[in-house]
Amino acid sequence: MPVANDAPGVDIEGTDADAETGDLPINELFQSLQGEGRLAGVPSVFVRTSGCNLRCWFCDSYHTSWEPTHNWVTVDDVLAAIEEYDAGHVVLTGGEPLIHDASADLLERLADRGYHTTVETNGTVVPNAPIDLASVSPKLASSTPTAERDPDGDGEWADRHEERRLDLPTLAELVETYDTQLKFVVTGREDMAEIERLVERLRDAASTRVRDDDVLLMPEGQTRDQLEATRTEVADLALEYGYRYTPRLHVDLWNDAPGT
Ligand SMILES: C[S@@+](CC[C@H](N)C(=O)[O-])C[C@H]1O[C@@H](n2cnc3c(N)ncnc32)[C@H](O)[C@@H]1O
Ligand SMILES: Nc1nc2[nH]cc(C(=O)O)c2c(=O)[nH]1
Ligand code: SF4
Ligand SMILES: [Mg+2]
Repeated sequence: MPVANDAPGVDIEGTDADAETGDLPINELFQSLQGEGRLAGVPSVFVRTSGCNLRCWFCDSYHTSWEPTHNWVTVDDVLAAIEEYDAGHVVLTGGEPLIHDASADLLERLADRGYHTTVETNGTVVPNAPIDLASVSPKLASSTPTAERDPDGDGEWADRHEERRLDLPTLAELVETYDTQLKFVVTGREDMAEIERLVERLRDAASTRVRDDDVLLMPEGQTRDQLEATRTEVADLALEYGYRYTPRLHVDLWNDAPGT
């Protein structure tokens, strides 16, 4: 691979084609440097599934959420494509990779082969699978696709997004089960009260410790120009609140090019 992006857009909501076939809807598969979080800079193979249970207005992977595009690929073929690269780290992302049952199968088989796995997830689903780093990005109120912000229509997804975006018991279970980083997309100072409240509630709900070091603030921005406008403010907020800042190294290096 890379997997061609020429499959017709299919809205995965409400279908169980993956459960029946055990295949994964693959949007792209490529090697790059991990651009975000604790492992930023580490060469990794990225497996991007298509389909999401949320619709963030700012989603930088539009063709996995608002307009899902993919080829159905067997887990065997995904593994073979990964093995073509000389990499020890695999990042499973999307879309929301954990809405697909076959993601658990892929993660099991990657663990058997000795790969380090990171899963990029919105934190609304707990898988039954081994994960080395759960990179959980809970979605804040500022992500909701209101009519004014909807990239695709008139706010049709706003209510569903709002209902689904935060699930405290699920977040607590993820934190208890996996080595977890909480990676918040920050649009500005207005997001901080919600982050503080959520971290506090999670600390009350989870039996394992959530350290300030596990909380990462990531500036919102799909392009270099957009990041330029948010990153200094977000870095200052990280300093002020004692959380970590994470860059979006891939955007700095390659802007919004696909396959990076
Ligand atoms: C496309 S998402 C896929 C995984 C999962 N659905 C999630 O949201 O965590 C991958 C990462 O990109 C982040 N992201 C998406 N759009 C972004 C944007 N415009 N600016 C900054 N981060 C963004 C998400 O929060 C997540 O951490
Ligand atoms: N280089 C690079 N690093 C990333 N880390 C998380 C990504 C994602 O889309 O989940 C991502 C991505 O798309 N590219
Ligand atoms: S949850 Fe992730 S993939 Fe889904 S719309 Fe939001 S950023 Fe995009
Ligand atoms: Mg990305």
